[in-house]
Amino acid sequence: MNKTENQILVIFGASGDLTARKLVPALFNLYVAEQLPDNFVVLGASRSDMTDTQFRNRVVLESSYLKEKIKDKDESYIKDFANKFFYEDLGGSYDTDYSRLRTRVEDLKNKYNTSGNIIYYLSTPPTLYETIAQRLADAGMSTQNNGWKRLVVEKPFGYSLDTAIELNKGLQQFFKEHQIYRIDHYLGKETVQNLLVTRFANSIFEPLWNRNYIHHVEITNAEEVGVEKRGGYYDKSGALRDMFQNHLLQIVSLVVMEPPISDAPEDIRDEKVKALKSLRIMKDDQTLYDNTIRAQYTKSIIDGNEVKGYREEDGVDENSTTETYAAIKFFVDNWRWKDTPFYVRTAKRMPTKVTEVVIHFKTPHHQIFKDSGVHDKDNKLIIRIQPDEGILVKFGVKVPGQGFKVERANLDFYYSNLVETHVMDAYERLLLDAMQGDATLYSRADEVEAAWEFVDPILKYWEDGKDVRMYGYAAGVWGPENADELIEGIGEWRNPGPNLTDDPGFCVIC
Ligand SMILES: NC(=O)C1=CN([C@@H]2O[C@H](COP(=O)(O)OP(=O)(O)OC[C@H]3O[C@@H](n4cnc5c(N)ncnc54)[C@H](OP(=O)(O)O)[C@@H]3O)[C@@H](O)[C@H]2O)C=CC1
Ligand SMILES: O=C1O[C@H](COP(=O)(O)O)[C@@H](O)[C@H](O)[C@H]1O
Repeated sequence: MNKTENQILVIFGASGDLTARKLVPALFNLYVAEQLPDNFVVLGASRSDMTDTQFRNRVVLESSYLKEKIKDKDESYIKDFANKFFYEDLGGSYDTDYSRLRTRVEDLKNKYNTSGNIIYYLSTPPTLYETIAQRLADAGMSTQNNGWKRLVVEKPFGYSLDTAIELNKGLQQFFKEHQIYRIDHYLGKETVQNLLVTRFANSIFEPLWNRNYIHHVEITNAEEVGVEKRGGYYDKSGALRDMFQNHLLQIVSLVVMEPPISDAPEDIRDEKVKALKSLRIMKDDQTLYDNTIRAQYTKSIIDGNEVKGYREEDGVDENSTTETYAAIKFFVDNWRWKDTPFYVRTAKRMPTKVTEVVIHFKTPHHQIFKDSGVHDKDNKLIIRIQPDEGILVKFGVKVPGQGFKVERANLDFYYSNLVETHVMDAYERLLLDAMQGDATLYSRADEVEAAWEFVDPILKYWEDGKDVRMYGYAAGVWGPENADELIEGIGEWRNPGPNLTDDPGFCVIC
């Protein structure tokens, strides 16, 4: 394993939700696992007026997100962690001269012997990313002559293909591509990475991983929650931008890609880009009409409680046409996947929180057990990304007794069975990788652009009002019934239960 070098982590937007909710708890996990460098400090930077002590209280000592994690720990142990945190008020704007920030970084470096290695983590609204990169460069803080400098950029990366290209160009004026780490927290999830291992470390799956044996691929990302407190952001984004363009297409790229020549970051990223470039772009209105479905959740009663419809949520326009459900069917134009349909859907206010990839295998080409009662396409490989990370293979076995009655049996594996192994949280893993300079699980510029190229025509089609269909679905069901039309003739959506081995069909309000 790489040694994590001494360094400073500068977080822009440190007064915000992400810092307190995700970044600091991830750093705490690394601290407990003794993975932080010997000499390491965090400098929070924002416009809010705060002292070091107030910042430490906010994100560590009084943070509700750390409460559970620190409750059994010694006070001095927690204080030692909190004392790594410092705060610099940017004085009202991110678009300002950073010489004071630079002096503060220099002082911390000298006092705590952190060396000149610095990660700048951009956790502000995306409109500020380029400004911050420019101001850092203006202050001479991006140059690598006395230690490396890395820029971690949060999602969303662009709002469309054009804005993503613009942002890439903007950042690359001030930081070199190898210094830029575009985060996608789904890549930090253990089972997402395990897709690579399942495929390329086993000789039993890869030979079948193609159009000859796979009937179709289905990917579901369902959230039980609605838009929560992020209505203002979400209403300008929608399911396609918020989840599909980034997290789900990352998963798609790992399912579709060819074997990389090694596990080196650039080898893996090269293959992912090729995979994304092979997705067939939907060009004409009829194709877009036939292959895309969007919908919004409407109010309903779940467990006796009234749940708001999307248009009633805080921050959401009462006439909003933003989708909270998106289902897309598409093809991959390459040798391996020719004519194999992919069905990908993502939504909020579904019956349960679940993300899974289902590989539906073809029926054996000659059916011997015709009256077996087992239906076509019943062989499945299910890769469960969350909540109960694991893998399930569904296959036919003989029912004891006369004749050849076949039943489906399950072969399952759960990550939680690896009791000795601590499964890192996504942000924990990704932060550690950035600290160690491993960009494998970060998106490269061309990868982000290739994903946008696929998504852009769908967004334009929807947003230009060419498709007037905006279905409704009651909060707590598996989306609009019309989504069935998308998959009709091929199979049906697998509506999974909260547990990997649950039979499909789970619904909280039916
Ligand atoms: N929260 C989450 O779960 C996730 C967030 N992200 C992304 O991470 C980034 C940060 O998210 P989050 O922490 O939730 O965001 P916040 O809205 O909490 O903003 C972060 C900080 O940015 C500053 N800020 C907010 N609005 C403005 C503005 N209009 N002009 C200048 N500064 C502003 C504020 O600090 P101050 O006023 O003190 O300068 C604020 O504390 C965003 O890009 C978001 O899309 C990505 C995935 C999940
Ligand atoms: O990036 C985002 O992801 C979350 C879902 O993340 P998960 O790890 O809980 O699956 C989603 O709620 C949010 O809208 C989106 O911005």
